[in-house]
Amino acid sequence: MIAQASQEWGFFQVVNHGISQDVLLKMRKEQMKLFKKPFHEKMNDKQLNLSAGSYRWGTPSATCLQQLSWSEAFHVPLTDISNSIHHPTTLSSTMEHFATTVSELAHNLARILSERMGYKSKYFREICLPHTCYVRMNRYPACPISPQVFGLMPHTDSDFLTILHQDEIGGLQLVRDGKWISVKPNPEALIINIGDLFQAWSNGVYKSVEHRVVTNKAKERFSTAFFLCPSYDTEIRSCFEPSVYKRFTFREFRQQVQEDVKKYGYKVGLPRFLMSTH
Ligand SMILES: O=C(O)CCC(=O)C(=O)O
Ligand SMILES: [Fe+2]
Repeated sequence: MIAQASQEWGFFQVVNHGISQDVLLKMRKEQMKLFKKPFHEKMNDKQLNLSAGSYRWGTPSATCLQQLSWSEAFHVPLTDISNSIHHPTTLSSTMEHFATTVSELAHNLARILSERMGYKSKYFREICLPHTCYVRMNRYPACPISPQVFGLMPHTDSDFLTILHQDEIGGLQLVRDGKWISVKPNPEALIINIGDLFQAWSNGVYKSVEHRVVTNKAKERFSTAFFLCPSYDTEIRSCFEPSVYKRFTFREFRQQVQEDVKKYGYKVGLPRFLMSTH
């Protein structure tokens, strides 16, 4: 069923995911506390021992309101979390627990999806190590000029797969048959979506679907995401021939995305790596 959903929708929601509500709620509570800190503390968070640039807000490359994402986020590589365990805080130990549990689920899902493609291997366990995966905590403040601006601009995820936990507010939308549809919020569920790398690896069978977040006029919203990513040197190639995409390393993919964002203001993504047809 999950393989079918990954082919048709690129997204699915699971309720019996095996991660306790306790872990999810504690994570949410710590995340809310973190975002409540004053701006200058979030910008230079020494307590957390995070790498520079883990706190982000808005869209640095935006040149007009339509390109601005009305949100703030902490983008935390799993290694940062385990490093901060030497000086543990409630936040770091909660994040550590969340990340290890959700990472295990991500690996299990990746294994099931790859087995469905006829692959029985430790491929994802070998290439997606803790230092290359990350957790992203998002906060979408209430937006007085909603719906003029997005909470998060339309995008596809540049990873193998993403596991997302959202609160009860709603706002996540995905493309289906050319139309935007809303994902019904269920704080007990986890949302799984296929990223660009799984689409390339599965030769286009599993779909990396465009999604966005719309703003809410009255209420703030929180979500927490786990991204299953390989090391930069990993070569992504399709698991069967003839291949739709050229081979590329994750580094090449990221560089191309950054170049396109700079040049055109948006990510072109996988179509850049299509095999030429002549
Ligand atoms: O907050 C959400 O619902 C979506 C977040 C998301 O798409 C992302 O962080 O890539
Ligand atoms: Fe996303």
